[in-house]
Amino acid sequence: MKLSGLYLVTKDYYNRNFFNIVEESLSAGVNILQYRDKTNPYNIKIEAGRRLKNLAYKYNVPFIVDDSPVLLDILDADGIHIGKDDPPFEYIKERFPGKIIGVSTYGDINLGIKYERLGADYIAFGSFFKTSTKDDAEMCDINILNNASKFNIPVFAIGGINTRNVDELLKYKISGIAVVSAIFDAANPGEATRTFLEKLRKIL
Ligand SMILES: Cc1ncc(COP(=O)(O)OP(=O)(O)O)c(N)n1
Ligand SMILES: Cc1nc(C(=O)O)sc1CCOP(=O)(O)O
Ligand SMILES: [Mg+2]
Repeated sequence: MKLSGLYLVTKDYYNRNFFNIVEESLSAGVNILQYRDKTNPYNIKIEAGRRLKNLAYKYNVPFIVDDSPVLLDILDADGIHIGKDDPPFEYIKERFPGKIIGVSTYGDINLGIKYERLGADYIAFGSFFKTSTKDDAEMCDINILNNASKFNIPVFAIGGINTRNVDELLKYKISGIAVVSAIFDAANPGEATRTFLEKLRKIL
């Protein structure tokens, strides 16, 4: 499974247009899809997750869930993304062999080194720019990405990334970028996706 390029992380499911945006981005070539939903109850998350998984498979894109091993299990997703408030890496690694495990490493290089050693499939540093999507996101210094090339697993950047500031990140040896609102709030999500991919093609 390709773990590089443009990583679409969803907003919380809200209505059927949610799926239209995701499919526009998938058909424009987004490389990875993650379902991130902090507010809906499990019954809604399972239903929305099933539809997202089907869309991801239609476009042959890895499907990742955020936070929840229960959702990983019920949806039989390709993987999970976890952070500091989520179930322990070791538990998920042991309980779900073969699944992709991505880890938030915020602005902490040593956290990245720790999880690479533990067997993470990718790590994500951020937030590099101001974001309205994650209330408790902490800003981190872009210079941390000078260390990206030291990792043997994919390194993603996340947080407030848009088509205007992404070039600042592409100066570093990152494997890809993860975005929410730059695609979900775009007038034309497909066009925004293509713009990101065009810029990423120059470095990947
Ligand atoms: C690729 C990627 N990076 C970071 C996150 C953040 O996840 P979230 O659950 O909002 O916060 P943490 O639990 O990681 O602190 C993500 N979902 N995906
Ligand atoms: C989900 C997430 N994680 C972050 C981190 O810093 O770990 S920032 C963030 C929100 C990203 O959304 P947008 O692209 O709309 O800024
Ligand atoms: Mg989390």
